[in-house]
Amino acid sequence: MRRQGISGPSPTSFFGGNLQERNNLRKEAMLHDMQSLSHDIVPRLMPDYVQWSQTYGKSFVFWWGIEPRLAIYDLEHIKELLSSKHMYSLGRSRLQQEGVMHFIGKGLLMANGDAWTHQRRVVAPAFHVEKLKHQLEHIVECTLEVVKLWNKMLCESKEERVEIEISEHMSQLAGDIIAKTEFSSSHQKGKLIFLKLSALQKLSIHSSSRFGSNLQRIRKLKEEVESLFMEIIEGRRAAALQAMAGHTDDEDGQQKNDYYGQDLLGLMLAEMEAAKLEAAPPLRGQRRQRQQLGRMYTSRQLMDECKTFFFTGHETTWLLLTWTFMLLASSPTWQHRARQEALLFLHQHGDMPDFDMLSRLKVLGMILLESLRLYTPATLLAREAFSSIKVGDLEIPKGLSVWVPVLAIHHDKTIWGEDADEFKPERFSEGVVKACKNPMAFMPFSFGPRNCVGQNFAMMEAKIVLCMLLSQFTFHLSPSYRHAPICILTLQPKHGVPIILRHFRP
Ligand code: HEM
Repeated sequence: MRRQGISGPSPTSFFGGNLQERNNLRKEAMLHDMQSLSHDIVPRLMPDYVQWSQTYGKSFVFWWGIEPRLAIYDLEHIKELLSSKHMYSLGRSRLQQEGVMHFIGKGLLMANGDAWTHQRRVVAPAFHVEKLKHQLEHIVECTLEVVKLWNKMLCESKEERVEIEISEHMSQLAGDIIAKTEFSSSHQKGKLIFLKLSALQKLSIHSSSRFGSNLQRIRKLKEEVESLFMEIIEGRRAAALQAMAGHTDDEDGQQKNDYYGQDLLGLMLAEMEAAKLEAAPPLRGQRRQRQQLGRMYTSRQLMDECKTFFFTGHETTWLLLTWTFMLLASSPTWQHRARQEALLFLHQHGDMPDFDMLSRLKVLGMILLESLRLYTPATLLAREAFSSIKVGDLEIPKGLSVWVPVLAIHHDKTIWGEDADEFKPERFSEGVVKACKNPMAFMPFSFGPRNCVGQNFAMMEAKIVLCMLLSQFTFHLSPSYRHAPICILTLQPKHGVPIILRHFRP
């Protein structure tokens, strides 16, 4: 890379590379809460990136233990890198996959090559617009439970106000929504899975940095999570078999696989059954060939996918909602504008959100984009080169990991202007294209074929939840709020977001 004019910090130890220096910088930057409610969070969350980019330029190489990583910043390079051109030459590294092996396994997020292509093809239809329309009522139903709970809390309060920790409420709501919409799970079972999966996530993160301590606890939790999913899967199978009894294929135009349901779980189960049929008679050569092509859909794959979607569908949306409430609670003007729009929207649609009209929620749309820019849940994108590739004029050798610092790009003043660290939803008033110098600089959902498969679902969910809650309640940041964003896989508020909640009185 030096020959191409790209350098970087020298590794300080043979096995540790630059990890010690990076960890020290991060520890120091995050030692204290932020002094004020500033959105200038890159120096706090990526101090290593800030320091090294000032010394070596915005693209540089550093050592993650024994793994070399290239921080890449040029937007044209990033565009090409994430495009379909390099789809099969880049993917998740072994290190990335091992870190989450017990937690989400080789579900879509961690899959590579042909297996990824197959898995994506199976799940993508669950997120088509027509399917999303049917999910709306479930999202409304789950949000109404929150409305009910908050009404009760306010009724019981003598002061007509209560303090709530909104990140906890949004976390439960997002978990409830994904359980209901994609798995038709009951509230109770969804909650239990979500609690155990969160514990598994925390243990997995810890143990990857402690060389496998906690392994027994991890295995036990994994078994518990999987047996809860198994109950849901078996329940769905039994219901499908019952519905199939007495029917033949094509009766009323219905195929056997339709009986499994049209949500994510239904699509995956149907694929697994189809793969089983295809695999019979089990001609060994064919089976191996199919496996190599990634066309088998095993129960292991189904389980990993269930965990993957429970995790991805919950983690990021919860954070989008939490940070958006933090921003609105500290900006009365934008909260007022968003509420006016929500009230008008609900008034026009008999107090129920309407799918086709969601795109007309312009103010809410701008606020969500600005929230995703400032507090993007996924702060970086990482890929490993499986073969040597050329990206523009840049040669990336086989084995090099590439690292896109999304958060730093979202806050770059040369791209977004001097007010890059301010909350200004109006910058999106004419869409992403006009909001900055290069629309590629906005990538909360990534780009290209491996972009976020659930992005439309997430935006729909966020708009409905905000619309319903803003129309009934007001939100003010509690004086006890401590501004301390941290990164634990995703960008989170270290001490939560305490909010003073009141009924909205027009
Ligand atoms: C605000 C909400 C969300 C954000 C900001 C977000 C962000 C992202 C990003 C940046 C990626 C690419 C990761 C990478 O390439 O390294 C991604 C992938 C993914 N997301 Fe999301 N996501 C959100 C919501 C969701 C939801 C609601 C679901 C599912 C219900 C979901 C499922 C996935 C999956 C399965 C992938 C892997 C896609 C693939 O590799 O083909 N996400 N997401």
